[in-house]
Amino acid sequence: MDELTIAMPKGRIFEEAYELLVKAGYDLPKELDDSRKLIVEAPNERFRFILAKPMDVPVYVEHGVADIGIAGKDVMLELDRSVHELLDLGISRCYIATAGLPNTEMNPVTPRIATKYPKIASRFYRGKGEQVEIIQLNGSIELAPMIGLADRIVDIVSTGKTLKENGLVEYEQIAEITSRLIANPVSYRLKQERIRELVENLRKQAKA
Ligand SMILES: Nc1ncnc2c1ncn2[C@@H]1O[C@H](COP(=O)(O)OP(=O)(O)OP(=O)(O)O)[C@@H](O)[C@H]1O
Ligand SMILES: O=P(O)(O)OC[C@H]1O[C@H](OP(=O)(O)OP(=O)(O)O)[C@H](O)[C@@H]1O
Repeated sequence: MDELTIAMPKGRIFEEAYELLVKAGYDLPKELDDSRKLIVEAPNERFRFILAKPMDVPVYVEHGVADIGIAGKDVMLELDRSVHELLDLGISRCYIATAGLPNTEMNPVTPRIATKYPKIASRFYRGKGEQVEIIQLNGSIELAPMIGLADRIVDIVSTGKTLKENGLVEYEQIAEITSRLIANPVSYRLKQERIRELVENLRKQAKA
């Protein structure tokens, strides 16, 4: 039986993804959940896990050093990598929206948009025929309109708590986001049987 290398995102998706695999019946070692190791073997399943930053998961999968990975749809939309999207796992549900200070118009000349997702933001405003300047930030995006760096942000909203507590409002919804199971196209061909079995087992547990 072929070994499968699976790229798991560290951070907030990890717990739900781990739980899904356990519910699907896989016997995973405790150290996957509670150690600082970046490569963890699950010998009973012939799985090898690599623990990566969420934005890097499709990179490992595209290059074939991981056969399979779990990545947010936001990351997939932003990176546009050559990987197969096999299954919507229904976990880490949130959406991408534009937001800003309430009752404000965007700068009529070149509005500034702060975001961690420059490609998603550019595509969205281009689609509306609006020319904007994108300012890329790496986190705490909500700060940008509050401090006068940007007219709008393009960012993840889940509960809406961060927007609310910072006096911002949502303007437009751009995309629904959940985490996806992705595969390297060559691995998918060569290890088809194992990968299909994994997809079927996860499909039964994936959140509607
Ligand atoms: N508020 C949220 N609620 C639910 N899912 C979210 C939320 N924010 C992000 N996500 C999902 O989780 C992924 C990011 O996870 P996480 O925040 O752990 O990583 P990160 O953005 O690299 O953060 P950091 O740089 O702080 O480690 C996103 O790709 C998205 O799919
Ligand atoms: O609607 P909410 O439930 O409040 O969640 C939305 C927040 O969660 C994410 O930030 P994260 O916690 O990853 O921190 P970051 O600012 O460092 O990206 C996102 O960028 C929003 O700021």
